[in-house]
Amino acid sequence: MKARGHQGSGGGNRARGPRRPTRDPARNAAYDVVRAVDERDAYANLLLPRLLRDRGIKGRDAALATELAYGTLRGLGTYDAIIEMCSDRAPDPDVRDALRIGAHQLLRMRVPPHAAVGTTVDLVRLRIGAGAAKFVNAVLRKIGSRTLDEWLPIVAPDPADDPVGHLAIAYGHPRWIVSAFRDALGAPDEMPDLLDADNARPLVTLVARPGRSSAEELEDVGALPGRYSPYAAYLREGDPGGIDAVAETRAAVQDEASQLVALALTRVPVEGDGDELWLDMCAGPGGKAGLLDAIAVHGDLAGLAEEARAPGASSSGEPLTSSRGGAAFPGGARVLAADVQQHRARLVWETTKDASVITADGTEPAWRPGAFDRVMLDAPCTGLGALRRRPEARWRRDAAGVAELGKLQRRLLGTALDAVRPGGVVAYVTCSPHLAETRVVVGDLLARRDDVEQLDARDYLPEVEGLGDGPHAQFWPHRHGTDAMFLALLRRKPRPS
Ligand SMILES: C[S@@+](CC[C@H](N)C(=O)[O-])C[C@H]1O[C@@H](n2cnc3c(N)ncnc32)[C@H](O)[C@@H]1O
Repeated sequence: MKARGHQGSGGGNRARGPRRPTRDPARNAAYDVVRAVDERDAYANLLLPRLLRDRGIKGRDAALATELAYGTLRGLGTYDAIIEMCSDRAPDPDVRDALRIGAHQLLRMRVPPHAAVGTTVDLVRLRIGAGAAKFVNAVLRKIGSRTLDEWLPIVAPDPADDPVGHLAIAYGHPRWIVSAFRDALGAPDEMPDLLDADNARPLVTLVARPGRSSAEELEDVGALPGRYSPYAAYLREGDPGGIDAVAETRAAVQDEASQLVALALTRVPVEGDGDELWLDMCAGPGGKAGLLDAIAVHGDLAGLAEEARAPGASSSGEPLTSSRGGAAFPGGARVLAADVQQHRARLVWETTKDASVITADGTEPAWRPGAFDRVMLDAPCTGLGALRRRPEARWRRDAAGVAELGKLQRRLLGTALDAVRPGGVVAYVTCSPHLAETRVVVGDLLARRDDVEQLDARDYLPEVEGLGDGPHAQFWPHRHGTDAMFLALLRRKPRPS
């Protein structure tokens, strides 16, 4: 803390002296988080909960601190453009972070303007100094003189001339990301909904691993049923770690699209003999491996139950390849899970029960070619599909990273296809909709190899609409309430008999 600011020195009539600035725990916590993200690349979603716990900030104050910190970080691009317009000089970084928090309250929260300005000025007076407080007061008053809708035509390009530039400022996303989303979505009219969904905090989604827990067990402790996955449940509030099934790794936190891409892989009928050994090649920290491990051993229990109930189900309970796409896996397989990073492989080991876990580089396989019946390749990627989970992430990525990752993704997809036997199937998954990480990687591979065919992934997810024109499946936050996860299903062509 650089200065205490003026507090009215003793002796005078306090009622007539300058008002004593008040220390507001929620706003101070939000400011500390925004500063730490800006100054030392901290992760807001790790720092904030720790800070709230250490300072005993709970209830409404905790909710306010969270909205202030996360909302400010998401909207940085918009707020910086408006702050620049209202300042006669570039503010120091500590002052700029306070201005960003003030701007968020003025432009996107229902905080009355006098409170948004007053509390931010108090914070700056206490944490930085009286001079900075005066500057912040003047800038925030200018910002508060217009609504966000009134500011946008002033600070953002005209949507008719530059639709991407306009969306970038209006919805607080870097321009290159807006451009990548627009190319992948192919429906410009939906862009505002997509970017809005990307700015909203996602619900905590749980997975009940079959044979170990059930969606009903999670609903019994207050979770809501999932929309698509029979193993999903949404947590309305509270700490997932406080749920027994989660603490015992019978259930876990997992986005619903992550569950569905794993489920889709298990539904594809493999051709030829045997379906006993599956590989999760980039498994850390183990979300998909945890579900695959449970289905491999116990079967897709919800799918099997549905098939048994389906009209025309055979009296023997034989699985049907019915309208639900593929057949529910009956169980009796094993998973090998690998990750190149030892600490991430350890996390996989901690969250799975029956899988074998190794530290291994997927580009230099530690397994013999054709050893597996099914392979999950959840490739390292930019993570552009999960921006809503990490509020600052969008400002830390850059387009240059996409090309580097593309080389690794191509190599891994090649070795994933070598690892699966003829007739077996590979799921290529990214938590990014960026075309260079998704369709282009798959297209390049198909152009290089004539022993591979692409299946229509949507056929194995018939319960989900709006996955695109195929043959891959692309989830979207605004359509499905999930991360923007991509799935391509590739089969090694069976050897001619
Ligand atoms: C998108 S994450 C996987 C997430 C995981 N499947 C889940 O559902 O929890 C990608 C993983 O790939 C791992 N990875 C990166 N390069 C790899 C390589 N050459 N071989 C194996 N794993 C690799 C990373 O360490 C990271 O854990």
